[in-house]
Amino acid sequence: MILELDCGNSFIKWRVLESDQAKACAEGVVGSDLALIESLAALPGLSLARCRLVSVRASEETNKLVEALQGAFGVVVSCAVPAREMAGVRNGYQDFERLGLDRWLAMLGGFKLASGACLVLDFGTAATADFIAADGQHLGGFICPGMPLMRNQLRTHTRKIRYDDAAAERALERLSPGRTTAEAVERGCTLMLRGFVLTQLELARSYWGDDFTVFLTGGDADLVSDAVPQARLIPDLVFVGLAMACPLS
Ligand SMILES: Nc1ncnc2c1ncn2[C@@H]1O[C@H](COP(=O)(O)OP(=O)(O)O)[C@@H](O)[C@H]1O
Ligand SMILES: CC(C)(COP(=O)(O)O)[C@@H](O)C(=O)NCCC(=O)O
Ligand SMILES: [K+]
Repeated sequence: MILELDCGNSFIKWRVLESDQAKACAEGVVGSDLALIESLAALPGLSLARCRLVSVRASEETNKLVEALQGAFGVVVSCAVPAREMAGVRNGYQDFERLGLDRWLAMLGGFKLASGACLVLDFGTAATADFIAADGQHLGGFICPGMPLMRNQLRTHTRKIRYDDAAAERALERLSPGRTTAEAVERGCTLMLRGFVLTQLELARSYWGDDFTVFLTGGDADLVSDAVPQARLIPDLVFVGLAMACPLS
């Protein structure tokens, strides 16, 4: 069995594959290293041959997780590393090592699935957009605060914006102007994300006409998917790229 991990700024997404390229036999989202080890230890019949991971966390933090996995399961861990070029995609950053590895892997996955120009939009702690031309050249991208950051900035920098998770969830049943604080904030931030998406689409159209594929990924992709019915919603896009960047042969 193979363990795959996507360590974002807020959550660790994990899944276990029976063998390379197969469908996941178990998966989850956890908030800490400890919760990850506990979730895995609770799986009946777990026998890990290999592990591959991508992390946008500090290297000390990532190393700690790697050691914990080795200690708990005796598994060899491969970590995705930055590259100037891979699978036909050319990293467009001035300093290729500075491009977030989750963005890079999602781009590799998107370009492979699209076999052409694509716009990759990821909605996690941050919201990101990346543009890859039909010849594989990454034109660059954009980073802005995602839903968790927008919401928390409002909570921590105002006196009177306070509401619970249940109110937040109820607020998103529709997007009409809010009549409670929870509705006003949750819907307002959702509309910011949708505005971001529409702007990226406009830019992509100015480059490529209608000849491009849009990918949506990340934990909050559902919040914007209505705004881009033509997009492909691929929650595991980073894992598609991870398998390409860390082949286990
Ligand atoms: N099953 C889930 N578990 C945790 N968070 C989720 C889940 N589904 C959606 N989310 C939302 O996804 C967002 C985090 O997205 P994610 O892609 O995991 O971020 P990151 O990669 O930055 O850690 C949060 O706003 C969270 O509320
Ligand atoms: C932009 C990000 C913070 C997104 O992280 P996430 O929201 O997925 O946790 C991450 O890709 C990152 O730390 N990138 C390095 C900076 C850059 O890509 O320019
Ligand atoms: K991410």
